[in-house]
Amino acid sequence: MVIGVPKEIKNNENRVALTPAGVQELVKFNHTLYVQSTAGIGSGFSDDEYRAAGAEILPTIEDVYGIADMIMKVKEPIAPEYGLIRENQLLFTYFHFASSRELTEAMIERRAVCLAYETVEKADRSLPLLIPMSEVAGRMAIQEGAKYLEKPLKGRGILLGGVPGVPPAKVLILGGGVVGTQAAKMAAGLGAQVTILDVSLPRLRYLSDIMPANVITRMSNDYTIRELVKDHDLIVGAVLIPGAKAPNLITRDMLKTMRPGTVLVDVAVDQGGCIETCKPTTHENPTYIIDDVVHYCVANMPGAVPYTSTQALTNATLPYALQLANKGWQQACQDSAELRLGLNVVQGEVVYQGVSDAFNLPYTPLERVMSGAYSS
Ligand SMILES: NC(=O)C1=CN([C@@H]2O[C@H](COP(=O)(O)OP(=O)(O)OC[C@H]3O[C@@H](n4cnc5c(N)ncnc54)[C@H](O)[C@@H]3O)[C@@H](O)[C@H]2O)C=CC1
Ligand SMILES: CC(=O)C(=O)O
Ligand SMILES: [Mg+2]
Repeated sequence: MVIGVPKEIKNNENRVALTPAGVQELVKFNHTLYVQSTAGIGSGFSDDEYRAAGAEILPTIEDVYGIADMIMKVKEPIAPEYGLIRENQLLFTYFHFASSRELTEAMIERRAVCLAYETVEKADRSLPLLIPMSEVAGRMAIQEGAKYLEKPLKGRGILLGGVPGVPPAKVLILGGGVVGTQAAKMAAGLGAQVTILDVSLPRLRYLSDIMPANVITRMSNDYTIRELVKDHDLIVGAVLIPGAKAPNLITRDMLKTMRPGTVLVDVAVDQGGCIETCKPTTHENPTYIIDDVVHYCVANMPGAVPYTSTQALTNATLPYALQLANKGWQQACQDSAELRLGLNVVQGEVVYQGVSDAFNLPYTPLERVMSGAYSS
C-alpha cells in the first residue's frame, strides 16, 4: 500500500504520525512510504532519518495527499486540508467528530474512509489508540494546572504540595479513567490533596486500592460536584463517553461559587468538554478567564511534548497500521472488531452512532458500507 505521512499543521502540533522505526516496519512489509519534508522535525526526527528507514521525502502536503492510499496523521484534518482529501482515501488519525459538525460534514462531503484512533476499541472496552495520549495528557494536566495556579498567571497563588506547616492545594478530578488516573498519580506525588470522581463503582474501588492515602474517591453526581468545586484549587475534566459529546458536569452557574483563581483544565475538550464554559484553546493562547476562574482547554495537549508523545503514539498505532496496510481497510475491518469500531464516516455515510447522535445526522449501519462477513 502507498502510505503518506503529512506534516501536522494545527497550532503547535509538533507530533508526527510515524517515527523512523515505524516507517522501517511498514517498509519491511513492502509498503511504500512517503513522508512530507520536515514532518518529523518537531519530534526530533530529520528527513535523513526517514530516508534511511526507507521512506521517500516529498516537498509539499499536496504531494503527500495526492499520492497516498492511506494517510496517517495525528490530529483531525483542519480546513486547509479538507480539499486535499480524495474519495475512498483511508484516513487513519484522531478525529473527535462529536465535537465538530464542520469536520463531520466536510468528511461526509469528501467521501473518504475515516478510521478514528479514539474509537478503536478492544473487547474489554479499552481504547488502545487513545490510551497513550491520555497518559500524556493526564500527566500534563497537573504540570499545566500547577503552573496556572501561580499568581502571575492569574491563579490563586497556591503551591500544589504546600510546605511544612501550610496545607497543600486541593485537586478535583472528574473521571477516573486513563487521564484521571495519571493526573491523580502526578498530583498525589507532588503532595496535593486529591479527590477523584467517577460514575463507575468498580473503577472507584480499583482506584481506592491502588492510590496513595492522599487520594480519595467519590461517586460522581451533580450534588457532590456542586459541593466540591467550592473549595478545590485545581479541577481536571477527564470524563469520556466514547465517540460521544462529553456531558457538562460543571455548569456556568457553578463558576461563581468557586474561589477566585481556581484553575480548570478540561482535558475532555476534544470531545466537546465537560465544563459548560469550555471552548478549545491552543498552546499559543492556552487560557482565558471567566468569573475569575482560569480555563485551560488545549485540545492537543500532547503536541507540546512531542519527543514523548510521537514515540508513545507510534508504539500503539503501528500494529493497527500494519493490519490496514497489509489487508486493505475492508478486509482488515472484517477481520478485526477492534478496527471496525474505529470506522466513523465511510464514503459519505456516518457509521458511528455517537457521531450521528451528536448532530442528528442519519446513521448507516456498517454492514451497508462493508462487503463480506465479519470473522471476529
Ligand atoms: N486535550 C487533549 O489533548 C487530550 C484529550 N483527551 C481526552 O480526555 C478524555 C478522557 O480520556 P480517557 O481518560 O482516556 O477516557 P477513559 O475512558 O479512560 O476514562 C473516562 C472515565 O470517565 C468516567 N465517566 C463517564 N461519565 C462520567 C461522569 N458523569 N462523572 C464522572 N466520571 C465519568 C468513566 O467511567 C471513565 O472512567 C477524552 O475525551 C479524551 O479524548 C485524551 C488525550 C489528549
Ligand atoms: C487524543 C488527542 O486528542 C490528542 O492526542 O491530541
Ligand atoms: Mg485532543
